[in-house]
Amino acid sequence: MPKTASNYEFLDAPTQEGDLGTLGSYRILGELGRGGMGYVFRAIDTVLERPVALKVMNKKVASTPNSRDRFLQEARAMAAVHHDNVVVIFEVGMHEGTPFMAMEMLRGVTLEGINARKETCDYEQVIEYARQIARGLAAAHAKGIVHRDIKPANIWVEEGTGRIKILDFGLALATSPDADAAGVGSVCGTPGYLTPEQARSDPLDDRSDLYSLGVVLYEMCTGRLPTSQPAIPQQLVALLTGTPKPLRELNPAIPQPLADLIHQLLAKEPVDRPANAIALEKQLDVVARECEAKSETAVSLSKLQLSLKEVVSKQEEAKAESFDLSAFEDLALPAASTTTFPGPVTPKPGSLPPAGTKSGVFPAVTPRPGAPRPGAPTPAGKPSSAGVKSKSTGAPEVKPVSPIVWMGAGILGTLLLVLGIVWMILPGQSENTVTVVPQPPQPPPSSNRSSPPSPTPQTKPPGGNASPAGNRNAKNKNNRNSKAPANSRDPVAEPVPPTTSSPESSSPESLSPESLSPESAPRASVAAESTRQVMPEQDRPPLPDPTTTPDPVAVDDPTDEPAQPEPTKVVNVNTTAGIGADSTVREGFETSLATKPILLVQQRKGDGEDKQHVHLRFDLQAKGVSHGDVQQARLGMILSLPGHEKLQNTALQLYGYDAKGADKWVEDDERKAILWENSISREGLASLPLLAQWSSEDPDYANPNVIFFSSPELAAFIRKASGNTVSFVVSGGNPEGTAVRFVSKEGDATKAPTLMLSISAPTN
Ligand SMILES: Nc1ncnc2c1ncn2[C@@H]1O[C@H](COP(=O)(O)OP(=O)(O)OP(=O)(O)O)[C@@H](O)[C@H]1O
Repeated sequence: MPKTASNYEFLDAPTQEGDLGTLGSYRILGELGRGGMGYVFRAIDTVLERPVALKVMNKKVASTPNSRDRFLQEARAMAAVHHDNVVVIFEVGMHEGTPFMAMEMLRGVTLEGINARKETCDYEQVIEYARQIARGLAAAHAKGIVHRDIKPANIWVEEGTGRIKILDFGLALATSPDADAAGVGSVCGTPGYLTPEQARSDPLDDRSDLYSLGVVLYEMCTGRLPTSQPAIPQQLVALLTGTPKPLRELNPAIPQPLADLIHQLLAKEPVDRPANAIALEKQLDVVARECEAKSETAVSLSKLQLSLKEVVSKQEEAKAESFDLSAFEDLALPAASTTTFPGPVTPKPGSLPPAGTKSGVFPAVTPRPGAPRPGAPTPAGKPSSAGVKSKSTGAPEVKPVSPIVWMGAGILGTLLLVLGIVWMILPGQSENTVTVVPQPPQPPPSSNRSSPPSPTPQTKPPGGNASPAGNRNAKNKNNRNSKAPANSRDPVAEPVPPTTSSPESSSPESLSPESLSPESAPRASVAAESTRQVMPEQDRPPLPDPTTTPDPVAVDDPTDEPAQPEPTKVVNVNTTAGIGADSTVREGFETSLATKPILLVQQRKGDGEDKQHVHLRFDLQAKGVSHGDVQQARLGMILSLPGHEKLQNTALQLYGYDAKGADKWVEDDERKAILWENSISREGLASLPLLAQWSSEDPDYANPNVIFFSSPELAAFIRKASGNTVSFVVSGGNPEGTAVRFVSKEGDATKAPTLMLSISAPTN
């Protein structure tokens, strides 16, 4: 019902059409809101002809002379406070028995409004707001006014300037019917922001406001109140008996010095809090400097690590063999199993990889007999990470090493060790860092996953024809004129001809572009796109030219009713520019989320709650793929493994994210990025469809460096996706809380992570 003057009996009839009424010399244009004390109106001061916010006491508060007087007294005291961070009071008065207060009309949003958006602020923002609030409090405290009701609804963030304005100083007292001059009386206020003094019925003083400010800051940092009981009595008990959860447990991105200060504000005894608002402001300055210094140190360390890594890799390159990144270069996404791409048209139920575990539930871990272990000898005489071997012979070569080289290596090693220790002990350290972990050569998986790798894998010369597959690939290579150099950043995918669908999908040959076999479906160089034919083994003609000859469609089971072969192509779609979007759940809070060279998926140790997960977006339109045609899909990511062991006890989940906002990643530094506003992370993943699961205990996890998600649900999700892009969220981790890291296929922490979606669709 539209508000009219009759809804507000204290208003006089309007003088202009559309107004709600008048109150003295104020034209009342509309209601801004109402609180415990009364109404707040948008009004015009007709004398000074300026817009104002007019706060009018409600009947209850205005009914007793006591409360009227208190209101006027407090409001007048507040009007005497002139400070940038305190709302300006223009006039305090009484109109026909109704107390009112005219104040500056604010534009913007209260902190309550910001909290309601579930946006946790970054720590710099928290410090900045805290400083301004401390200044406003200091100005009021200097006039002997205690706010008594500091809470997000009373803290305004001005539009445009971001300036803080504190509202309602001292007015809480006016609403307390039996408050005395010292502010002791029945407890009033909002339960979550009450103080221990109120619980003890002690008088409130300046430091009570500091406690409430601590609550406000804690909530900004974590999205939670330090103590939260539904009703005032329970809250009062909790205030006296409970201890807030350490802030950094809820948000590790908040630097320790800031967390410490907020906990100090929340001390039960006023004497343990900062002495006053001015002292608090000074402490905030110190905290800001400490945090800045820490992040500068972190950046410098990161840069130093990068340069050291460059030095290390150059040295290693010079040694020619000891750090074989080409293992990544050749790492086509091998099929996890033949069931990952079960059939061309009707994926079989159950083709979802048997993850076996859900997040946080893990089967007993049994080390795989054939799994490569750190330091284990690798095939073809390839050394483990630190080894050196002769390029020409493949045999370990013993060379006399000069003492200077040894000294240099020693110094470098010590430096790295020290840096590593410093790095680890820095609290609040962002995960967006470079880990100097040289990736040892990729041991080719054996054809039998449970048997040790063959000591003599086949090595084929480029275009070599050591096997029929090699022949076919050689032919394709020639036809397609692959431009992929061994170490290029973004090589063109090697087209892969059809070949036998055999269980030997992870044979050494299958890892090399020259020998990629499509038996296990969409196999292609990870950082490239390609279109190729997939067909069943029995239909495979000898060495077809996929560029000119459409092949029959692959079938899942040769014993099935022979389906009418339908030409099928596999398209590999990389995330734009090879960059996935990293979105943090509780850590980081960067605005641009797509620029991280390492993507992390992590759960918190203990409760298994999501700590960090990753957003990926693939632009199907750019690849000319029509969603509706997608038959099968598989998503591959390259893992970074400290020490090169296989992941254990790890379960990951793939969720689909189909929202209009998912298309709205903005250009950032010529790369596409998800901005925080568009991130589903803010809402949690419960609303998203679970498409696929992956488990390190799955027997299909043959290659330690690659994970695949594939399921009929994934393909179905892409088919139904509404936008031009499809977006996914990868979450999960392990009970130990160790981060699962995704990197570029080169294992190069300076390059974008390699993420590829292989989809099959009918050829046109
Ligand atoms: N100076 C102002 N300019 C613009 N809007 C204002 C101003 N002061 C208050 N408001 C808005 O008016 C509404 C009511 O404010 P009021 O202070 O009465 O209630 P509250 O603070 O939410 O509750 P309570 O007074 O019970 O603590 C709020 O939405 C507030 O944002």
